[in-house]
Amino acid sequence: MQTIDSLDVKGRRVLVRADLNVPLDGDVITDDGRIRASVPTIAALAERGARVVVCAHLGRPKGKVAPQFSLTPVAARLGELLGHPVAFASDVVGDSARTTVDGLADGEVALLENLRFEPGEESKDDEVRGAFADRLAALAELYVGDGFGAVHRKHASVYDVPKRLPHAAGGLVVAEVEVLKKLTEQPARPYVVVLGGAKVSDKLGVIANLLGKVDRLVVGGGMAYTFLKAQGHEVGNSLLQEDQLDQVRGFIAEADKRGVELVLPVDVLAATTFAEDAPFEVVEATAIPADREGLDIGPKTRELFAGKLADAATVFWNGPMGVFEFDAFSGGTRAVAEALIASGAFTVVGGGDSAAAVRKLGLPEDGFSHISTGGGASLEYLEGKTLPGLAALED
Ligand SMILES: Nc1ncnc2c1ncn2[C@@H]1O[C@H](COP(=O)(O)OP(=O)(O)OP(=O)(O)O)[C@@H](O)[C@H]1O
Ligand SMILES: O=C(O)[C@H](O)COP(=O)(O)O
Repeated sequence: MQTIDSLDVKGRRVLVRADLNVPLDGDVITDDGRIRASVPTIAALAERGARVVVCAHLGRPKGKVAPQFSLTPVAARLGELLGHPVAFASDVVGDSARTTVDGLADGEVALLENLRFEPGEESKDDEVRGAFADRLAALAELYVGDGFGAVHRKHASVYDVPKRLPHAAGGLVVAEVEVLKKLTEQPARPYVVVLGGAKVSDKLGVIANLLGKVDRLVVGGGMAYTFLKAQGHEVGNSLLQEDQLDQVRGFIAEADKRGVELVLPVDVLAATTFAEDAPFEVVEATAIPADREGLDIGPKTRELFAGKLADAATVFWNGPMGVFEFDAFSGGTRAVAEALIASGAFTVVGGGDSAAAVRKLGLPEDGFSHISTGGGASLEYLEGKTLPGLAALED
């Protein structure tokens, strides 16, 4: 991959695809880690006299304009972190985008509105995606791919635009790939992967490949209930991917066949509703009452998981163990994070919310070998898959 050093950017419009998908509470950014991680590349281009046009997605508005997914608060925060105001276009490739980009002087930065307001961005139809990519590419003369958290998506801004413009990888993408590569090339063993979080359907898909690479797979968070159900247990109202139960039964059998130790929760905090102050009780993972949902791993599970991390030499962790945004259900995530720190292993934490959890819980970021901005992206990288956004940058 070419780096931004190879581009002559002075006086030229450079489209930077960043991952600015940050957690929001209303219009308040609750963790700005991904914005901070994107600043060095944007600042370096601006300092070299580029007219920087940043594009990014926020949430999953599915091709429609939805004000709660506007990047407006992100533009303000990006400006604060850069120390210069960021011009904000109220659309992606329309009049506002063109006027905003035309108004940029050398060294100035603009941010376009949420890419996913446009149906072309995520379309599975190559022509529809391509037509949108043409319009996006027309805004700039050069392209820099720096949204590591989205490189696993075959989306217009990630995959198609670099085919239309001279391109390079941004510093964040280069740094992320360098660390994750170490995990794919002879990781020190035991190699343990810990999975949690809520993007169950996306992330179940990575398990088949990971089973051929890891020694132990620890599953908590919203991921665990599909496993428990697949084993025949009732999970009440817990997060469940009903249509993937057969697939998960296959993983359980495959793990057994390959001698990969699969570790699941033995107890959970079962709450009456999904709320900060919901009444809850600790129940066996095999006996979750029908009217309750598991919002965190229980005390016995925290101890069990910590034990499974103590002898690890390499750990990759993606996905919180519970709804850490609610204090009452953050203990499991804290326990796993602390066990990683205590392990002395080469530890990589991946994912927007996983990294946000580490910071929210006040844990030292330097307690981990690397905190990746990508969750799904880093998991797919570890599977050994060709990621569309990286392949496009290599071409
Ligand atoms: N038991 C649970 N029930 C419901 N939600 C859960 C549960 N455990 C964790 N979560 C939620 O999972 C979310 C994070 O999951 P997610 O898969 O998005 O992880 P991530 O680190 O952000 O990865 P990515 O970067 O791929 O988005 C958090 O918002 C958390 O509240
Ligand atoms: O949060 C993430 O993992 C990235 O920003 C990608 O988001 P997505 O899973 O909605 O494509």
